[in-house]
Amino acid sequence: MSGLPTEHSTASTASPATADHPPPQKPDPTLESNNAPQRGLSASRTAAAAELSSLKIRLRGALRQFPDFPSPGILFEDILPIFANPALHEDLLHALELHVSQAYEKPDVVVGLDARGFLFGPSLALRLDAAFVPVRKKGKLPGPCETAGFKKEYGDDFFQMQADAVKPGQKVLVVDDIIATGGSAAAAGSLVKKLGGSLLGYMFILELDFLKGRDKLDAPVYTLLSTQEQ
Ligand SMILES: O=P(O)(O)OC[C@H]1O[C@H](OP(=O)(O)OP(=O)(O)O)[C@H](O)[C@@H]1O
Ligand SMILES: Nc1ncnc2[nH]cnc12
Repeated sequence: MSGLPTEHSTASTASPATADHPPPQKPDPTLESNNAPQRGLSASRTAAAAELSSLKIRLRGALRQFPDFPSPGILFEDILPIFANPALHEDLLHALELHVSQAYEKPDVVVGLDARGFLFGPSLALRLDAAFVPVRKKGKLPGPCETAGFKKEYGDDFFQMQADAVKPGQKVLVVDDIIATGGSAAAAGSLVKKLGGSLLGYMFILELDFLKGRDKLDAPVYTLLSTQEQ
């Protein structure tokens, strides 16, 4: 990866090593020139973090809330305005891609959850040069399938994946728009594991953190926005 410190093999010199003149295998860290790779790496991380926070502010501004939908007592978080605006759509994909490149190994497969995980899962997969595989509600996929039942914030359901959709050992990132109770994502993760996939983690646009859904997940969880942010 560019910016990472590289190992230099240097021929030994005649002069003995001292505190002021460390051996060539261990360059003096106080010298500006020897710190350049690390400085480059941390500068690029700082730049990525700054870019990510301004993307998050724009994305958060687009979200809408609808009380009592789809049932009384549920405050529905509507992410669709992001997709209605090409600039915000681009911001979203860029933010998710930035995070994956900083935090995860490159996935072989992006798994998106029915139905709102299909809004950005395939585009993200394409950007990451990964396969896209859907997790669908029961009865929608042809051929042999694995099935997992789950409870979510407003009801029970079943998810399915085609049995050959993930090959054993493939590195998988699971994505969805929202994590609420975590029931949907946990069921998707269990299906990936049943197929032999190696779960890199989960990524969501928005987390309803008061529901503590991430406690149900046993791989790293990243959410772009959370309900407790200012
Ligand atoms: O964390 P949980 O409590 O499981 O809830 C989160 C899930 O609920 C929503 O999907 P929904 O089942 O409403 O389906 P849809 O995407 O088809 O609207 C949302 O898109 C997540 O998939
Ligand atoms: N409150 C909520 N708003 C939008 N989607 C959801 N999925 C589960 N809970 C939700």
